[in-house]
Amino acid sequence: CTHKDRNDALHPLWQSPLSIPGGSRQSPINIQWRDSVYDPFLKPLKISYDPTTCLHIWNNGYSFLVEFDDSTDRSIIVGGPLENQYRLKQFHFHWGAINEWGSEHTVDSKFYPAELHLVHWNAVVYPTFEEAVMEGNGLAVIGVFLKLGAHHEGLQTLVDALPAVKHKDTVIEFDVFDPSCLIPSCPDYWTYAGSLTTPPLTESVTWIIKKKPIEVDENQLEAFRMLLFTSDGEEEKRMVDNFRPLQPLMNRTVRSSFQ
Ligand SMILES: NS(O)(O)c1ccc(OCc2cn(-c3ccccc3)nn2)cc1
Ligand SMILES: [Zn+2]
Repeated sequence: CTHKDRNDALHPLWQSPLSIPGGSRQSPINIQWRDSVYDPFLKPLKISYDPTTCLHIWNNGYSFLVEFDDSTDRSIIVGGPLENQYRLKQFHFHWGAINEWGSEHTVDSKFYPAELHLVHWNAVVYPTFEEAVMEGNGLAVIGVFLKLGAHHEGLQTLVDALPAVKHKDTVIEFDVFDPSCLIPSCPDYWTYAGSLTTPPLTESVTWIIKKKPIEVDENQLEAFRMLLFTSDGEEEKRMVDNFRPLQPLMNRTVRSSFQ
């Protein structure tokens, strides 16, 4: 069976509609490199994070989220395909049970073992994240692929904290972390109009997918797989394969910032 069947069968997360009825810009998608269109008017993405805005790590039963204080403009991104600056709210990951799959987006139908999402919202136009989630230009998510390779020093500080959030709805304070250490220095990215990949699946995301992956080692990926979907006291279900099946491209073009 394909990973899609595996996905549908495995986890209640996907009993909700796999795509919004009438949805025309759902995520994730396969990025066909040769079909992406170079856009010379795309600006470089400018990332400025204040590491002290980091608050805590939270296992929400889908993934583990590192959440940030988004009450000011101290951690923002601007430029790239974006009309406004967007505030960092949280980052999280999606990963597989084995290294053959795990990412949400694919490149030329290739899966990576995991994918990082840095979630930002348009606080210039909308008063709250919750309102921005419902609007076409409300969110900007940077996607970074993880590939198996060298040990990642910056990720290790995060990995060391994961045993403390093994179960759903556990939280641990995490007060200084600079997520830009998880973003490749290569400026190249693809961008397209898409959606959240978990409920409420709203079509509110400008996706910015970095072309270059970061390298992490086997122990670091295994640490993700030790987390649980389940709460303490429930029958344990390992948190793996928390990625949504690929969605149809429909009438969309993926633009690239590079030739
Ligand atoms: N995987 S992904 O990067 O696409 C991604 C990114 C962010 C997500 O937030 C869901 C969410 C919705 N709300 C919400 C709360 C109250 C009212 C309305 C919405 N809070 N969090 C889901 C998936
Ligand atoms: Zn995500």
